[in-house]
Amino acid sequence: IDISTNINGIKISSCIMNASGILCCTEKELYNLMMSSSGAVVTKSCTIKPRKGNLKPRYFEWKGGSINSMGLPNLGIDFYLNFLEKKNSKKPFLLSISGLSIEENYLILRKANISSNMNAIELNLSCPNLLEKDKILGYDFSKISDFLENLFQFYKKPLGVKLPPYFEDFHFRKMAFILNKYPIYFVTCINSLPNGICIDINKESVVIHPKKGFGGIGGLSIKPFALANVRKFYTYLRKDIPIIGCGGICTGKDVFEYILCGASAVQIGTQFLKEGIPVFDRLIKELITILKNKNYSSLNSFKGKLNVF
Ligand SMILES: CC(C)(C)CCc1c(C(=O)O)[nH]c(=O)[nH]c1=O
Repeated sequence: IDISTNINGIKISSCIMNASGILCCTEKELYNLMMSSSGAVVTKSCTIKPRKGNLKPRYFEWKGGSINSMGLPNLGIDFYLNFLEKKNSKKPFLLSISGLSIEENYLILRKANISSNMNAIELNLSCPNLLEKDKILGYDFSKISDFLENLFQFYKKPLGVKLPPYFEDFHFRKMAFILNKYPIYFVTCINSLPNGICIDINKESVVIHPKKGFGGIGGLSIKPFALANVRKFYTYLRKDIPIIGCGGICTGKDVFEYILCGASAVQIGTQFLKEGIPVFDRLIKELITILKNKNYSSLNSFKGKLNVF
């Protein structure tokens, strides 16, 4: 049974990898991922300078998943480029970037442009678009269009985008129209659902400190929305742009569902934080069992073949 995948020429031994932001910030965390069964290593979204991030508690687990307002804690682009230069593993690395402004993204990309040892950039479009306070770039279609137009003038290396969730067909079409104009290496759907709140009824309070308790929602409860985003982009994107699914994957069955919707690979966030490194071996085993029972020999036997009726 072959569960490897090929993201535009990047061969990934197993289609299951970590999601940006989860246990992928420090040297030790990146090393552990490099030595694990994760098919690739995705780094925490980085900025030009190291950041401490928001005050704690900034992450909380609830029955339906997770809520976070981390505030982009990371060791800065130079740390990650240096780690990439000195790593001696063949495992693919996706360097996630999330500048605090469009200008900062250009600065980071210029630095990344001279590094040879990463396989691709994962450009986080949930990054804030500082001009309008608390408005994320991913929901400002004209700004994204201008940004990508300028970006691809100078950035010629593999670059994929990580998208926030969309909910209306018009937005999927609009976003796919924009992305289809550029040499996009892959699209990762989705980032956390923005601005949810979780409540502790004993304290009658929110559960995280930053942003008056508002934070991104991840985990099982967002899976239906994440699957829908994968399916929509699989329908509207150029057929040569692979999709990486992310959102609420807890079992091999969830992985199967993403591939059925058209994903070529998947990323594990909340469940990886809950379970740690062993989650990758468990999901691989469960996925292989499902493929065996269905007599599928590889992902391509069923990728995108979701039935409607
Ligand atoms: C939300 C931002 C801080 C602008 C980007 C980093 C990020 C964070 C974070 O660092 O708070 N959390 C998420 O769930 N997704 C993200 O993309």
